[in-house]
This record gives sequence, C-alpha cells and structure tokens, in this order.
Amino acid sequence: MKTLVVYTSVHHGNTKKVAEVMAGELEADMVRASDADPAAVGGYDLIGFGSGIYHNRHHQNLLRFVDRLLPVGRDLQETIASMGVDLPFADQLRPVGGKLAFIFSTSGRGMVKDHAVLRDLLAMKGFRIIGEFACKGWDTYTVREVVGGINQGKPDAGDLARAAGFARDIVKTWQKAAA
Ligand SMILES: Cc1cc2nc3c(=O)[nH]c(=O)nc-3n(C[C@H](O)[C@H](O)[C@H](O)COP(=O)(O)O)c2cc1C
Repeated sequence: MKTLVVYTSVHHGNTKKVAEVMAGELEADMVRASDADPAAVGGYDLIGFGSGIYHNRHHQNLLRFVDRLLPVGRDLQETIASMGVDLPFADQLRPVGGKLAFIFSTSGRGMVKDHAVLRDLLAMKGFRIIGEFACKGWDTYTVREVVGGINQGKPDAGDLARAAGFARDIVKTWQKAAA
C-alpha cells in the first residue's frame, strides 16, 4: 500500500506531530499541502489529509489543494473544454476517483464534527473515506484571553499513541476495502 500524508500545520506545529506519527506507522510519504503536486496523488493507493481547524474547517491551504484534484469519472480535456476558461493548473489536474482517504485534525475542540467541509469536498472528488481522527491541540487563538492558551502540551504522548493506533487500524481497514 503506497500512502501519502498531505498536511498543513501553521499555528504551533500540532498537526505535524500527528502527521509524523501516522506517516511513520504507515511508512508513508509526507508533504505539506502548500508544496504538494496534485499530479502526485495519482501514484498513491491511500491518502491522508490533515491540518489544524480554522474557523470550523480545515486550513485553506489543504482545502485548496483538494479543490485542485479532478473529480472521479471526468475526462480531463472534456472537463477543461466544458469550462471554456484558461486553467492555470490544467496540466496538474489528475483524476482521483475511487481512491481511499483518511482525515485527521488537531483543534481547540478536538472534534471530527469540524471535518464536515473537507469530508464533503473529498466525497465530491470521488474519494472513499475510511477513517477520521481528531485530537486537541495547543491553541492560543480561540481563547486568547486565557494566558498561554488552552490545551498546552497537546497533542501529548497519549494523543500520539492514539494516532499511531488509528494508523494501524487504517491498514486493516484498507486491506478489507481493497480486497
Ligand atoms: C485563526 C485560528 C482559528 C482557529 N479556529 C478554530 C476553530 O474554529 N475551532 C477549534 O476547535 N480550534 C480553532 N483553532 C485552534 C487550532 O485548530 C489548533 O490550535 C490546532 O491544533 C492548530 O494546529 P496546527 O498547529 O497544526 O496549525 C484556531 C486557531 C487559529 C490560529
């Protein structure tokens, strides 16, 4: 199973810690969404997408990256022709239909509820989501009045152990889904 982890982690590097643990368990390649090439996704069986939560959704760099992937079942040239516009990233678009994906995040609240926007976007692009992971992350923005922020030290060793367990379960789910 060839796995890619695409992430954005800009506030305190919280999500990067989770991404590294998951990538380690999955023996995955890891890339920042802002550096990632949409065309590269085609070479992977499973892709993990994660970032901190910003105003109740994943970070815009990650959402923009997913938005640049071509939806399932569409022919590239046909799609571009039907749009009738100059697409600056046209040569980078690749179909991603049927690929398996998982979603992760860190946030003040630590809830998968905040995955809704990315989940819907990935579904629209034809990904099958086989797992989601969320945990709390150090946050000095949402509650700025609290000195030092909230969730200091998060994600902690327990969160990272859960992230590793999640990644191991993902392998089993992938084996069943791919069978
Ligand atoms: C501008 C901004 C907006 C945020 N919005 C939310 C939010 O809507 N809900 C939430 O639970 N946490 C929110 N947070 C907290 C971050 O999601 C949290 O600190 C996360 O762990 C940051 O991840 P990162 O260090 O990987 O970027 C926000 C943080 C910032 C800086």
